[in-house]
Amino acid sequence: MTATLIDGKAIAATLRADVAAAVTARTAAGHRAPCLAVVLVGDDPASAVYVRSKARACAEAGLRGLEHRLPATTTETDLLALVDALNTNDSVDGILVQLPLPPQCRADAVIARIDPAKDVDGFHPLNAGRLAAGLPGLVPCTPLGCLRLLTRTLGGIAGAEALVIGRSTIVGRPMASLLINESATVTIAHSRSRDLPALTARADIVIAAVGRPEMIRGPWLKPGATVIDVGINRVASGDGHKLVGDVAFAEAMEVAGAVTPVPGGVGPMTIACLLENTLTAATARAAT
Ligand SMILES: Nc1nc2c(c(=O)[nH]1)N[C@@H](CN(C=O)c1ccc(C(=O)N[C@@H](CCC(=O)O)C(=O)O)cc1)CN2
Ligand SMILES: [Mg+2]
Repeated sequence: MTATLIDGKAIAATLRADVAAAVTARTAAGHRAPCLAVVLVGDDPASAVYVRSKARACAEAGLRGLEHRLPATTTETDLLALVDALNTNDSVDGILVQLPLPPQCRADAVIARIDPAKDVDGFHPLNAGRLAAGLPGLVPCTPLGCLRLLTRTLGGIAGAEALVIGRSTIVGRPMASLLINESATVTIAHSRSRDLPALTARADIVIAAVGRPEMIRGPWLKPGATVIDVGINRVASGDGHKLVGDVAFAEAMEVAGAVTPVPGGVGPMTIACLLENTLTAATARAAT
C-alpha cells in the first residue's frame, strides 16, 4: 500500500486565500483590516525566520502586521510592559510573543499577561480552559492546523480512535481536546507510555508530537491509518542537515492511508491558522 500524501502547503494556501477573501469583505463593509502584533525577543535564527514568515503571510492576506523586535537582554518587566501596551491599544486585534524566550523572561508569566481576547496563539490559561471545557475561544494554531488537515482528509472524525503522542500544552493537550470536541475516541501517549506500538496499532488517527526524530515506525501503524506528523527535527545528513518528522516517513507511506510530509505538512498550517485566529479575534472584538 502507498499512502496518500497530505499536502499541507496546498491546504494552507487555500485557508490563507479564504482568510484574504474574508478580510476583503470586512474592509469593503467599512471595518479596518485586522491587526496582528508579533513580539520577537532576542536573535534566535529560527524564530526570526518564523516571524518573517508570519509578517509576509499577514501582508499577503491583507492583515496589518506589526513587528516588535527586542534585544536578548530585555527584562521580563520590560516585556510585560510592551504586552500591557498592546493589550490596551485598540487598533491591535492579536498579540503573539514568539517562543522560545530568553531565560530571564518566564513564558508562563508573559502568556498569562496577554488579553485572552487577543491571544491568537491560544496559549493563555483561560483559552486553554475554554478549549478543555468544549467552549468557544482562541485555539492554538498547530493543533488547529492538524484538525483542519484531518477534516480535509477524512471528512468527519466522530467515533474514530485517535492517538496523540505528546502531552505538551502547545500541541498534545489542546490537540486531544480538539479531537474529543469532534467526538473522536482519544488516547494521549507520551515518553513514559508503556507500549507505544500496541497503542499505535489500534489508532485510526495518529498525531505524532514527541520531538524525537523518526521515533514512530511504519510497522507500528494500523493499515490505512491517517498520520499527522507535527515533529520538525533537524538531523545530520551527509555534509549538512535535513528536516525529519517524528514519524519514519518512508515506512509510514507503506502502511498508512494518508501521511503528512515534513517539511510541507503541519508547519504551513500553523501560520495559516494564525491568520484565521487573527481574523476570528478581530471579528469577535468588533462585535463587543
Ligand atoms: N508564539 C509561538 N511560538 C512558537 C510557535 C507558535 O505557534 N507560537 N510554533 C513554533 C514555531 N513556528 C511558529 O511560530 C513555526 C514552526 C515551523 C513552521 C514551518 O512552516 N515549518 C516548515 C519547515 C521550516 C524549515 O524548513 O525549517 C514545515 O514544516 O514545512 C511554521 C511555524 C515554535 N514557536
Ligand atoms: Mg510540516
